[in-house]
Amino acid sequence: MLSLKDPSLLRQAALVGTRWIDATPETGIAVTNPATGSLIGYVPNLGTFETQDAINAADVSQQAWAKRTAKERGQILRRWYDLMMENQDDLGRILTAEQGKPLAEAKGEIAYGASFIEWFAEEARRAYGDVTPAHAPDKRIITLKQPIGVVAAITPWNFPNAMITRKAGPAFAAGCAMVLKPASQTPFSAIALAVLAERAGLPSGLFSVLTGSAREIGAEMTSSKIVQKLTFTGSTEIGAMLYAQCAPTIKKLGLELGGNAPFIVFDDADLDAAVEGAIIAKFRNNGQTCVCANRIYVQSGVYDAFAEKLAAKLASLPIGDGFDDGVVFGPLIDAAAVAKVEDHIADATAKGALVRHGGQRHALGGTFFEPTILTDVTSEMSVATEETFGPLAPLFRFDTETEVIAAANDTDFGLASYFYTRDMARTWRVGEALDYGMVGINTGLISTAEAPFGGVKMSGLGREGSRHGLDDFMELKYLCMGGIEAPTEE
Ligand SMILES: NC(=O)C1=CN([C@@H]2O[C@H](COP(=O)(O)OP(=O)(O)OC[C@H]3O[C@@H](n4cnc5c(N)ncnc54)[C@H](OP(=O)(O)O)[C@@H]3O)[C@@H](O)[C@H]2O)C=CC1
Ligand SMILES: O=C(O)CCCC(=O)O
Repeated sequence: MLSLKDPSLLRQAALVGTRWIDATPETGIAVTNPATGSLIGYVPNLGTFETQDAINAADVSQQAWAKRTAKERGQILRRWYDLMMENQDDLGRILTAEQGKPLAEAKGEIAYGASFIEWFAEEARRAYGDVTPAHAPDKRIITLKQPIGVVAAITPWNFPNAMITRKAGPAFAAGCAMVLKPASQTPFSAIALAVLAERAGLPSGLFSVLTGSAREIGAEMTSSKIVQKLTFTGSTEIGAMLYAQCAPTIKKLGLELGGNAPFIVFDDADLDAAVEGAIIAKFRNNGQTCVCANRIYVQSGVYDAFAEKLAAKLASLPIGDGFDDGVVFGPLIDAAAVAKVEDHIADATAKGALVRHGGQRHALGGTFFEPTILTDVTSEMSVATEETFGPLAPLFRFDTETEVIAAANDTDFGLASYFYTRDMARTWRVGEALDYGMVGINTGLISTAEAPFGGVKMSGLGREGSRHGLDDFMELKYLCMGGIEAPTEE
């Protein structure tokens, strides 16, 4: 059993509107630890009826919530943030147990996740409208921002906390309600958030966490006329399917989907900084992040030196159970994730790539995999076009800026991109030329609550975080005020 300071945070139950439904081993879904395969607990296997209940409760609760002042909503969110930080150790332990990332990284995710609640607690009071110079002397044009209403959210396993708070923070700040379906592999982090939300004073019914059949819950969320917006983070394939399912009811959509991030190292880069950046951009969460570098382009003059430094750095980073001290690489989420990494390595080496570091399942067994570097990688290999979502760094060689920009943009995706250079003019040129929603320049870590996170092309719709993130949960309403004539002379 997972040891926690506050064991009530590991609740084997789902929150459906105003009631908790407990799981039983007979009918529930088992949740296991990817490092050991051991059972953590059960969550209920819910479907259509519970989703309808949750949506109906959200509808009722949202109307009262929207009437509260932004300050009151912000104060409750602030309490939620405080509780997350007070319980950071326990939340981190739950996250490591179900997701596998090292405990230090998991606790970092809790702080990162909480920062969205803190940010939007503050932003709630800044949902300003405006007054526009009117088109006629007797008219006034006023624009208000109002909450969109009931929001449905579907989230992935790779960031079991932060991908929820990045949606829930702006939703609740704006005055919306949220019905959430977390990933089946990592539901306990979501449930712990709901326990703390209740303690923080979030009104009953405003936040539901539904565990169970993704297909049934998703179908009800997307077809409901009460739900006004769907916000989803996950694979492009499921995102596209949900997009289509939302068409008949014309919902707003927020989609954070796959990426195929280029990471470009120019000859003039600070090579040690580029290696540090690549470790973060490529190997954060063991490569299982949609903003992870997927293609590393290194200019010819520094190619060999970069490969050597990267390999030396990787060799120093311990692999193991996320609960062990000092571990940097935990297990991958499941066997399918390992198979995808192996497929990409096999495809690349069959076409001429060389394994410079790693390349094998780790001696620990299970889903542990050695962080891997491939050299002599070319655009004909699968790693050039498909997201690996694992600890595989393929190094492509390039000669000119024009060539590398064309290669970097030659993808259906457009989420994150990165480059390293010390040339100021190139910084602007390349930053503007990369066809991506986000560009990291001389940094491998771009994510923060203050900045707009999101992609272009098949990487999705909308932005999360930043002041723009609140707008995604609000509708603009235009009031046209007529009859404002000058007083008639008496
Ligand atoms: N952009 C990103 O951040 C992420 C990208 N991915 C990419 O996707 C690949 C597959 O990962 P995977 O976890 O399967 O991602 P999915 O897109 O399948 O899962 C993400 C979420 O969608 C839910 N879901 C799955 N099928 C449906 C459905 N028919 N209707 C409604 N909801 C659904 C999942 O539920 P359930 O868990 O119950 O199946 C989960 O909550 C990864 O290897 C990676 O390449 C994955 C995760 C995050
Ligand atoms: O893979 C994802 O969708 C999570 C992105 C993590 C981050 O915010 O950097």
